[in-house]
Amino acid sequence: MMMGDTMGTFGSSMASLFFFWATFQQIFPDHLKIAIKEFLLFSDRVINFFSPYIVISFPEYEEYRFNHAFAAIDTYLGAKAIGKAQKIRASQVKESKGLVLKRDEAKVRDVYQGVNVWWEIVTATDGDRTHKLTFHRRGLEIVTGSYIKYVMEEGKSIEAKNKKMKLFTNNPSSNWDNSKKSLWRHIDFEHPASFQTLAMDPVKKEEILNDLEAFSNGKEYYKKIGKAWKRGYLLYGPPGTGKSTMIAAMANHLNYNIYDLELTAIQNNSELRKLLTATSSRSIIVIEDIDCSVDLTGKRRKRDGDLSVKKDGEDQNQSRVTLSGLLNFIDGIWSACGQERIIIFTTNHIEKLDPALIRRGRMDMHIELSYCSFEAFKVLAKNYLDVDSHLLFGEIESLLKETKIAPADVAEKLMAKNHKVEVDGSLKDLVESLERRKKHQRGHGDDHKKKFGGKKLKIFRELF
Ligand SMILES: Nc1ncnc2c1ncn2[C@@H]1O[C@H](COP(=O)(O)OP(=O)(O)OP(=O)(O)O)[C@@H](O)[C@H]1O
Ligand SMILES: [Mg+2]
Repeated sequence: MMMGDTMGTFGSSMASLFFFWATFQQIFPDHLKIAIKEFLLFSDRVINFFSPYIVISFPEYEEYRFNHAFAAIDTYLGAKAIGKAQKIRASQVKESKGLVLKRDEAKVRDVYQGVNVWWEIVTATDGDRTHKLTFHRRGLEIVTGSYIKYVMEEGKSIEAKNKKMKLFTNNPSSNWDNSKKSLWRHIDFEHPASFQTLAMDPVKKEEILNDLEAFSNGKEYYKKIGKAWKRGYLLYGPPGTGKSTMIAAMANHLNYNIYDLELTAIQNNSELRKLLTATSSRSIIVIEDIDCSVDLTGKRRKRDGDLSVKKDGEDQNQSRVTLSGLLNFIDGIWSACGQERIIIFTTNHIEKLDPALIRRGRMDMHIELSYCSFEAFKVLAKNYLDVDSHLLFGEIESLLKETKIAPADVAEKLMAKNHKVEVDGSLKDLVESLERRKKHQRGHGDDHKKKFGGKKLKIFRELF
């Protein structure tokens, strides 16, 4: 058939259709039109009843409230098979790190445990959007039993990964009003620390990383053993050995927010409780220098074997957050409010802490950050000077064995002067500084032991 013939036939068919529609509008009265419409709707239901396909809808808004399931599906579908998509939409959201890439296609096919499903986004005339999920009746059990849950969890975890991390600090209670928001103030957390650049014994580092991984993937495990999904770490060691740096590296590794809890700004245990219940899931709660924050040691009294709370009026000048309040927070109410939290205490003086505070089970892992070893030095040399070996490495190794120097002090020697990396000069500087320290430490043999606990510290290490 010729092209012209085809066009002719098409044109006459369209003309007949318009004619039919005009006649229909004129002849049929309104009530008949409604009856026909209803019949069509009914037949639609009949077809649906016999159709082997099921459709589930997830509207964007339900009863004027945003439906979080819609957002999770959106993120899941957006991230899914981005490589295969032909159209990609990039956007930058305020709360998000960098650009967020999404598939910009209305229909997406997905396969889950052998079941084919189709997602389609439908926009109503009022602009409201709905995700429609279509699948064969055969897959009903898998889709409703686990697929939808899987999509939600994946979506939420992608959302969490894309989210910018935050560093929260508690406001003094005099600034609190009735909103939860007034308890903590926050800034974006953009610390560059990572485990890769953390200078410490590689075996210990690996152990900590494995522990963190096991924790963050441990949802089912914690549920099974009936324990709250939380973990406590005690970081101890002299100043400048990387305790705060490690907290930043942990937050970056897990993509958790940090709540830096300043105990001295808290009046009493009930304020402490309020603050903690206002923290979100997937976060690290930090109390730095716990020995200095509040006098938690020695002052507690045993009453019927219980850790008693200080009487009102006692220690008026000090913060009235007590040891028992803090212990309650770690294992009592704490367990009931929220999931996936890490609590970290840091101290320079582990021997000053009350054993009740740091016993196993409360603080699951005790991590000592110590003076710079040769292994740790090599990490710093790589970070700061980008060298794996050097003639002076041998000398530095033997000097480090005999000298106590914090990684922070080594880092300072290796840091580029005026942004110019000078390998030989920096290493020579370090050698000289180590030699000076060696002499000085020989002269004051026991000073450092006295400063950092000496015997007590050793006994403590043997205990754990
Ligand atoms: N183990 C380390 N690995 C890499 N850098 C380190 C390490 N320790 C210290 N530094 C460097 O020294 C600086 C100070 O370290 P950091 O604040 O982590 O010490 P700290 O143990 O928290 O000290 P303090 O007990 O005084 O709080 C950091 O900014 C970091 O650059
Ligand atoms: Mg610190």
